[in-house]
Amino acid sequence: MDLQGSFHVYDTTLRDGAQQEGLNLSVADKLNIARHLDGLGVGFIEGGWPGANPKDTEFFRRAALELDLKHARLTAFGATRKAGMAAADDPQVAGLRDSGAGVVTLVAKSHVGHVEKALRTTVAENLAMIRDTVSHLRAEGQQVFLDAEHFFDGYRTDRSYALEVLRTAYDAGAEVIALCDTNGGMLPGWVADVVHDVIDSTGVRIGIHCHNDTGLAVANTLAAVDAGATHVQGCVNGYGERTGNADLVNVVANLELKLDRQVLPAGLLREATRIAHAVAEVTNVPPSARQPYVGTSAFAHKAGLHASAIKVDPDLYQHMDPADVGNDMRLLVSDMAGRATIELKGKELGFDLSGSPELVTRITNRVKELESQGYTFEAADASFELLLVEEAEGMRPSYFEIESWRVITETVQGAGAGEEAVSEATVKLRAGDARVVSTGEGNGPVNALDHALRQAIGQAYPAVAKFELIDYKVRILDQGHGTDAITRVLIETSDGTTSWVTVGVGHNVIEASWGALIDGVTFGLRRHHQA
Ligand SMILES: CC(=O)SCCNC(=O)CCNC(=O)[C@H](O)C(C)(C)COP(=O)(O)OP(=O)(O)OC[C@H]1O[C@@H](n2cnc3c(N)ncnc32)[C@H](O)[C@@H]1OP(=O)(O)O
Ligand SMILES: CC(=O)C(=O)O
Repeated sequence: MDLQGSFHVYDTTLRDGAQQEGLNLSVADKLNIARHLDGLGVGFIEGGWPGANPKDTEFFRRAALELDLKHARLTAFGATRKAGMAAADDPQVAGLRDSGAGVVTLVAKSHVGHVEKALRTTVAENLAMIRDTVSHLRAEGQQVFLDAEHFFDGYRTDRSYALEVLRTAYDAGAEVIALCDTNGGMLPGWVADVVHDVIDSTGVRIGIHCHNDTGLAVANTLAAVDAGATHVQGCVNGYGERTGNADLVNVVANLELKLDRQVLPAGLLREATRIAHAVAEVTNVPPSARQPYVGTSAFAHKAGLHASAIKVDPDLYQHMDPADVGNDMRLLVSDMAGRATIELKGKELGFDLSGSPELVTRITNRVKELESQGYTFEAADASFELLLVEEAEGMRPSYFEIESWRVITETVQGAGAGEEAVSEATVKLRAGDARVVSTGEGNGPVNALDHALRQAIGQAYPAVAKFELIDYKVRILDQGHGTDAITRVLIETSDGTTSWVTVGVGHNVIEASWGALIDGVTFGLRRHHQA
């Protein structure tokens, strides 16, 4: 497949994506993300603006040495030359020329108001800046694309000038002109009308670059493609300035799965969920669960009626097979569950409940009862599995018997100035044949309890040494009751290979945490003993 041919998937995560508030990428992060993008099979990776800052310059230097791209071409982004000077003499243009990138995307003004107010030059000089810079880079052997900034607003203000900008760039050797909805205010119908007119009037190859300020960046991008654009720009996870750019994964998924246009190498769309999440790990921006196609909730079903139909045929409640984008269908257990939900969830966890309608009813009723007390099972599969086993086997999996526990927190004089809070927990229990009393310290009461508990059972069950509490979430329920409120705690425990989430509820945060801790350790031991 010719990814640099008749249709371009152009990623700008490393440039426009990095313009997102709170997103800050190191050179190593950028190299890492570039590898992921290449794994998705995009045709172009816009790496940044060489010369604009030392990091982007260094990125292009290291990319030339370290990146072995299988699918994508690395692209440098920058501006047309400054007014009143030759392109060859402009140090900013030199940065693009010397970047080592085979493709340069130039941002150019196509709105008279921006030419006059932001560039503070004449419309004629802006055309000369575009012509000179494109010609210069072409003469140096680089392929050139042009981002026509504020194109749609410029088209409304002065259509004839906006089109002249495109013709000038194209005649000078730019291969694609991407029409930019820089301020993100467009609607799909408007985009389609403009793209049709631009193609009819100029015959230039059109690309599209949409921002999401109307919440329609993906729709606007698809409207442009429908009208004849053959180059789509966007960012993984919809990162970007303000409300972001078009989510490139959503764009390509819609093109391939809904419009039957293959734009990535065969099979690579199935990597989309993994790659979107891997990129989110690098950016350290938590991915949205509700992200279309790749979000963890994108194919998650909570309502009992949905599950009862899914039991017959999953397609009744999903618009596509989640596997096509590498995602999974999930059943969520909650007070909205019906018996079908429990049966399907059981199957997902490896329990065949199909021949046990009474058991299913008992589990469903327990879930509803516990949820009314504040428990939530949709995020705590491990606690649900323990409940299921307890109902199925008549007793809760148990590896130890708690006699008592307590925890205190005291403030002590720190080594330096000031006081330090230290917690100490004592747990008394029976594990195997032994009665154990164990004391643990921690920087907080839950940490101390976790240490004391795992120490107490460590002799009988050495596997717990590997368990580690990796996430802890507290929510106060029924806030109106102030200090009487119910507290819910979700704990994620890892054994270094996998992790599982458990829930605890109590009148105070320690009691709730203890319940979640006990479930976490019990679930881990059960899994260990089954392995
Ligand atoms: C729509 C977009 O998102 S485009 C991408 C924008 N990305 C960024 O701005 C991130 C990287 N930018 C930077 O690091 C800096 O802004 C730099 C290095 C590019 C320029 O920094 P400075 O030289 O300090 O200029 P500053 O940022 O204050 O102003 C931008 C200059 O570029 C000029 N300019 C803006 N667009 C263009 C253009 N398309 N072609 C040529 N010049 C342009 C402006 O008129 C202004 O010129 P002036 O310095 O003569 O007033
Ligand atoms: C070029 C670009 O990022 C924009 O116009 O939005």
